[in-house]
Order: sequence, then structure tokens, then C-alpha cells
Amino acid sequence: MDTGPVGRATTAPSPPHAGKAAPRGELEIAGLSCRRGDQTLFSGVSLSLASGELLFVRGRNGSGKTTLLRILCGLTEPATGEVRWRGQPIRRLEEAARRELLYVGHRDAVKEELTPLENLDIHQGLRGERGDLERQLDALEEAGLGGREDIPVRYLSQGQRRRTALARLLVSPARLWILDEPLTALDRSAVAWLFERIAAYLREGGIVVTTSHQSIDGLPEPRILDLD
Ligand SMILES: Nc1ncnc2c1ncn2[C@@H]1O[C@H](COP(=O)(O)OP(=O)(O)OP(=O)(O)O)[C@@H](O)[C@H]1O
Repeated sequence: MDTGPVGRATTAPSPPHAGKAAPRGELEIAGLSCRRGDQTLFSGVSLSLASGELLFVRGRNGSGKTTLLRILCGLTEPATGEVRWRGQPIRRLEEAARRELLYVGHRDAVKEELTPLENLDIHQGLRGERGDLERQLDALEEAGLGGREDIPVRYLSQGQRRRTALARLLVSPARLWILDEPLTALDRSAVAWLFERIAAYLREGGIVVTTSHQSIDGLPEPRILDLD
């Protein structure tokens, strides 16, 4: 695992609407079920998440955590039920509303042949955001990648790849973070940094849905969805 220090904190973009009164239940989940083959992974999942709330989805390997997170951001269709973001069906969001969601999957989705800086720039381009070089460099510095911004990702350690993926949180304004196993491969200092980041984001009114097989003691009190 990577043991490099995590760099100085930068000012991450505040969630859109930070500071304004937020309606309750921005993310609404109703009657979700999912089947894989002849197996029901989960059923009857209903809940509502409001500004500042953290949801911890837990369960054994194969219980359906990743599948559920993908359903929450509209990447996978459930067998039954629906997900709404600010009242709109998640799979039919307009572009501006879609940009309020930021998903970091457990496979890092970083391009091996590109550098961390290029990966961050492409990520922003795909979201329709204008990349700001200074902010991108600050984000990579904060994520502990100072000095490695221009090295192709294939030469980086697992922890550094993870940090590259997580640096997206620092450049993209979003209202909802969906983080699948964000702690994987992170060393202790990076875990502490990420926990601080998540706590600050929740205080500013962001919403976070996350999974982890590691302890999340150190994060603000979560709501828990247990798929077992
Ligand atoms: N597209 C798919 N087609 C068929 N089966 C799938 C598909 N996606 C996931 N599965 C199956 O659904 C089950 C749940 O997978 P999922 O990745 O959601 O579990 P998980 O709870 O995130 O597991 P882990 O803790 O191991 O990451 C697994 O048995 C997996 O093989």
C-alpha cells in the first residue's frame, strides 16, 4: 500500500446550493429490488436522504452493494422500484441535474496510459466542466500526488491510483457523492484525509452514499442499509 503523505488541503468546490435551505429527501429510493439470474439480491429497499446525510451500505461479498450504488446513479436498472433525484427519475435526468451526482466506482476508472493530471482533465471534460489547471494541480497535491501529476497511471501504486480517482471529488462541484469502496488500497493518512473531506462535505450540505469492508469509525454517524 502507498504510504506517501497526503498533501495540504485545498478548497474543494462546495456542493451547489450550499448554505441554502435544502428540501428534505433529495434522493428518494422506493421499493427497489434487483435480481441476478434466479437470485434476488435485495428487495423492498426504500429510503430518503436529505442534505447533510451519510448512508453506509453494508453487506457480505456479493450481497449487491455495487449493484445498488449503480442503480442509485442510474447506471443499472432495478427489477422493481425507482430512484428519484430532486423529484426526477434518475435515468432521465437532464444534464445539469446529472452533474449534481458524482460516482467513484470501486474499479478506479482511470486510464492507465494517461497521467493523473490528464485523467482529471478528461473526467471534467466528460462531465461538461471546464478544467482549471491550477485547481487540478491543487487537487492532486492534496490527494498526495504532488510530483506524480505527469507520470502515466500504469506506473503508479494501487493507492496512488485510488488517490487519482478520489481527486475528482476536489474538482467537481456535486451535491451527491456515491463512493464504492473508497478506502480500498488507501494508507492511514489517506483514509484520515478522505474522512475529513467527507465530513466537511456533509457539513456543507452534501449527501454521501458509500460502502466499505473497512471500518468507517471516524466518519460522522451514518444511516445504515444492511443488505444482509
Ligand atoms: N451484470 C451482471 N450480471 C450477472 N450477475 C451480476 C452482474 N452484476 C453483478 N452480478 C452478481 O450480483 C451479485 C452482487 O454483485 P455486487 O458487485 O453488487 O456485490 P457487492 O455486494 O458489491 O460485493 P463485494 O463486497 O464483493 O464488492 C454478485 O453475485 C455478482 O456476481
